[in-house]
Amino acid sequence: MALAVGMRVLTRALLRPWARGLRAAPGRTGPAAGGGDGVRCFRSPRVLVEPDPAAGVAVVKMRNPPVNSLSLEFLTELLISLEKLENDKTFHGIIITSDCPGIFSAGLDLTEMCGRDPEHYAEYWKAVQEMWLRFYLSNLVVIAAINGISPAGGCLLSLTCDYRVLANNPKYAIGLNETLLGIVAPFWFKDTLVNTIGHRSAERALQLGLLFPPAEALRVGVVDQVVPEDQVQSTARSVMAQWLDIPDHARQLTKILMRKPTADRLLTERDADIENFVRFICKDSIQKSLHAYLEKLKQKKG
Ligand SMILES: CC/C=C\C/C=C\CCC/C=C/CC(=O)SCCNC(=O)CCNC(=O)[C@H](O)C(C)(C)COP(=O)(O)OP(=O)(O)OC[C@H]1O[C@@H](n2cnc3c(N)ncnc32)[C@H](O)[C@@H]1OP(=O)(O)O
Repeated sequence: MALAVGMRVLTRALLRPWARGLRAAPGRTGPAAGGGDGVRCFRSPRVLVEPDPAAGVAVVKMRNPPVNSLSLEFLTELLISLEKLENDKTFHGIIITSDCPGIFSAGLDLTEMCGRDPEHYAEYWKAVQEMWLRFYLSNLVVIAAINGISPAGGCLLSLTCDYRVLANNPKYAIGLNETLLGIVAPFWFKDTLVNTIGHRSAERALQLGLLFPPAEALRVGVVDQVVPEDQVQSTARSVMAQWLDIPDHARQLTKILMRKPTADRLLTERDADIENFVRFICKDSIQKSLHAYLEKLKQKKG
């Protein structure tokens, strides 16, 4: 228990000033109707939290259209929602899913990594680290109901969860495809994938930038279950019930036991990781290929 409390104190201490500022800002987030049972539902512009107090579960819906790209503001809102749910003893589990049809998350927001200054890159990267740390180490059961395509940072967010349910739609794919963009998945992205699918499969997937369609994602283990699209949410709910049957303290401590060594690696190298990112992303060659990639995305429309 002391370990679990220690981890919570540690991760809380890591909450960034940008998050504190936003938390204090009136009107950005706030209590909304949660029923007459005293449970509060928190909304923010890009995150919709639907609480089910009787089940001890909240559904967190990402709604940052068009593609749920993980911008600085969106990451901040996600983290604040997570913290609020963790601090509310009513909740033991969350299901993270998308409110954008066909897209779980397009990953990190490319516009946060293009044409900005080094200070911005550092701030953004710290927020990405924070998202990974907080979700990866959350004391809640976290289940991803993946109802759309989920490349790169979208896949990373799913990999922080305890269980992944993917909709069986041939248009959907999931994976860390960074090499296809000419960028390198950082060591903690890599570690998370290795912890999920093993070294050999991760090495192949990372070098080739593989985006796995549902059947392959299940075979390799990037996801735990593939179900018809209309059963993603209900499956996530029944899996959640099974996880919540386990005594919470034993499950939480086991989660920390499994994940702490991986998280510690980033925690001890956090500043160096930010410096590496800023150095890397500021390179002319990287900026050029990110710009070209964004242009290609825009031109795709015609
Ligand atoms: C030694 C090394 C040391 C350190 C290295 C450090 C760091 C490097 C690692 C950085 C890690 C990055 C991980 C990432 O997550 S990068 C992002 C990867 N994401 C993608 O490749 C997905 C790109 N998007 C798509 O493929 C499609 O958009 C998608 C299939 C998701 C949806 O297709 P759809 O046809 O429905 O929509 P689009 O018309 O393509 O897009 C709509 C608008 O959204 C914009 N868009 C899309 N994706 C992003 C994004 N990730 N960020 C920002 N904006 C995005 C797209 O441009 C369209 O914009 P408009 O034209 O409407 O303006």
